[in-house]
Amino acid sequence: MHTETQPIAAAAAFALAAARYWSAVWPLAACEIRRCHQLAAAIPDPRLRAAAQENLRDERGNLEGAAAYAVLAGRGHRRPLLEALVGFQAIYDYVDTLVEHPDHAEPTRARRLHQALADAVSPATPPTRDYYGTVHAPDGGYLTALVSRCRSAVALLPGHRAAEPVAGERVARMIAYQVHNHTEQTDRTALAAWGAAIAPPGSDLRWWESAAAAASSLAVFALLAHAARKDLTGAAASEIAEAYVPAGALHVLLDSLADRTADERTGDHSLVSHYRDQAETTARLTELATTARERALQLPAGATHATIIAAMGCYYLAAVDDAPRAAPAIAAALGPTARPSLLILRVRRALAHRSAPAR
Ligand SMILES: CC(C)=CCC/C(C)=C/CC/C(C)=C/CC/C(C)=C/CC/C(C)=C/CC/C(C)=C/CC/C(C)=C/COP(=O)(O)OP(=O)(O)O
Repeated sequence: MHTETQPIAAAAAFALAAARYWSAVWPLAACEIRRCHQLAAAIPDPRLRAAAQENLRDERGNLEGAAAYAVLAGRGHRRPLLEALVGFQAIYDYVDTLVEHPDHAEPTRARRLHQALADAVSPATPPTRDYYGTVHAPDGGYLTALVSRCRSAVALLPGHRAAEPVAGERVARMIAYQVHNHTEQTDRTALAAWGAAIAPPGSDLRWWESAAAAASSLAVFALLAHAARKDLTGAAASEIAEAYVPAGALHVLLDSLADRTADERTGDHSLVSHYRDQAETTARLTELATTARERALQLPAGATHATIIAAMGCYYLAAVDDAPRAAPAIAAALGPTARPSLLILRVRRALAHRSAPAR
């Protein structure tokens, strides 16, 4: 895998991804995010409306990050893919916010809300729609509208039938993680047992690392991106999902690292707090970055997957307060495209901070 041509392939993949992202994907993502804002503005309940609007504003970086996977698609399927990616992440961020409210922090309610994610990626199955467990949805149909738009977009992807079972299985893990994480406030025994049970056989993942992988949306994005190609098979979809385990673990552990100070203040569960100290955290995240990159490079369009994973890592490293200690080793392990990505994402963050503090 580490051939002489790799730096050239990496540079070419980065140049193509960056050009495509800023010229063709980012403008479409901005349109799609505006559409989500329009839907949120129509929520009748003022508290839910404010929560949805604030969530779209605060987590805009997540939506723009999800959109990065649209660089993998040709022009013909880019728009539906982008609608599916942004829609899916918007649903995830919204239900993640709702479930942090004590009203929803109960397993049946949390699971019911997160069912929106399962419906969003399975257009061949009738949707549940009963996300709040009430006759009339208190959000005036906001969540249902996001789900319907995502389903319609997924249905337009030629390989969606091959992707669906595997995507459904990954979404089931995301839901299980969210239910454990948000409804078991102090005792993490069940989450630890579950995390250990889902670690891929033969992997050296600790329970909180496999739990982090389960929580990540990256595998679903990668599956949707490959569903934009006609030749996707069920076996290839499974390989993509498995290859994304280290990248997913890195993703949600970096999210946890970026949130560490806030989590210490609020007493929220912090996945990185399970490491012994800062040195072990940096060492493990560096190992995960190395494996994530190696596994990504083995996939079809591997150099582009590796480029997106490096950008994802840098998206968080640009937001970590003690980045000078953790960033160099992790960024180096993410490969040669990490340096320019980190620069771009630091500039993006500084510009975002000039208008409003955002991740
Ligand atoms: C395309 C490309 C690579 C071009 C090169 C040029 C360049 C660098 C462009 C920048 C493009 C860009 C923005 C890339 C970012 C890539 C990327 C994939 C970022 C990931 C963003 C993302 C999807 C984040 C989602 C985070 C997440 C999993 C949220 C769901 C909720 C959850 C599980 C949160 C964590 O748990 P919790 O304990 O609830 O914590 P919170 O308090 O945070 O909720």
